[in-house]
Amino acid sequence: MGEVDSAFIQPIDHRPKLKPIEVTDEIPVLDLSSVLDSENSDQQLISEIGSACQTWGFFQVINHGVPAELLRKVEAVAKEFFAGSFEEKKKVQRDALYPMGYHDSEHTKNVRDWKEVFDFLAHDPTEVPASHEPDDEGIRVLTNQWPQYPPEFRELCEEYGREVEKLGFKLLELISLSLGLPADRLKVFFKDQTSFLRFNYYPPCPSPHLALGVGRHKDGGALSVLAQDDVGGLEVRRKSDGEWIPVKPIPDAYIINIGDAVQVWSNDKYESVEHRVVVNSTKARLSIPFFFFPAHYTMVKPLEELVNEQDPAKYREFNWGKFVANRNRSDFKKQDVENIQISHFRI
Ligand SMILES: O=C(O)CCC(=O)C(=O)O
Ligand SMILES: [Fe+2]
Repeated sequence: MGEVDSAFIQPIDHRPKLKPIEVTDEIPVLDLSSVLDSENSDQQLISEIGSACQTWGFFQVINHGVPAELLRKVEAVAKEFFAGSFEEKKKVQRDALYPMGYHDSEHTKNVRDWKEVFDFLAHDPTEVPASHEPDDEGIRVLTNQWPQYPPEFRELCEEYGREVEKLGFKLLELISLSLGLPADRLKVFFKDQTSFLRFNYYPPCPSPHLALGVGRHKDGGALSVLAQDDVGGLEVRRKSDGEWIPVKPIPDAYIINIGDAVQVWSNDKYESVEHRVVVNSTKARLSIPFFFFPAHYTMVKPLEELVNEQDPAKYREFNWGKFVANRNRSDFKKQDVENIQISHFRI
């Protein structure tokens, strides 16, 4: 068995243990059917969401309203795209001016991830801007790039984006309610959302004990809504003891996790929890996260309703777009620069 290039090799204490993937039921699985098509609030569900967010920062949902058939079609075109020639993928390769599209050398904390990705914005600006240069504040105007093949790729991606976004808004309401806030309290930050979707394609890896599909990290954004296939590999760091716990693949379920923005809005009531992806030597894996991001101009700070004398604000206000630009520059690029996290704004 060959070994991977040194760029992929994780520092010793970041390497996976590679015990046989032990399936655990510990991460809560919640059924959304009671709240899908109604304004009803289901207090039991809301309190389960609240405790999952506090204990794990992760949960899975079933009966969520995203059509399973649509997900099947999207998975099929995504796999076809990754199986295509590098020539075709190169045509939509992401670069400094076009940060959406195909990429095969993601880095997390300066180590290369064993995967290929394709990114697209849920809401593409309708007009291609005259310039893709960063503005004075380092914020780029983004736009999507679409491959010509498979021909139905773009349409399916756009339709899927709309469906998964609806689920994102529903979850945002439930999370607001679970924090004791009005259902629409967080919606205002998403009027000009900068959410994007990603196809993560993890080929079989000759050295799964040395490399990771994605190194340990926390997600930015408010929430991530992730579809995974039946291969498994996602692991979540359990808050109680730091153990890496595999997330069980459940057909057609979505994995939901809290991102940095909710951590700040909730004043640390809910935390953005570390996770990583273990790869294997026999099976390729596909996962599809929707990264639900607020508008780039959002000024993020702990919500006033959740701050009081006993529980003062733990963060000072910061500009979301600038934070994301710096976070990406520092965390996901092979560069030796300071790692910018929300802890930077901690009071
Ligand atoms: O592939 C997965 O299960 C998770 C991927 C992930 O954590 C990410 O893309 O941020
Ligand atoms: Fe992630």
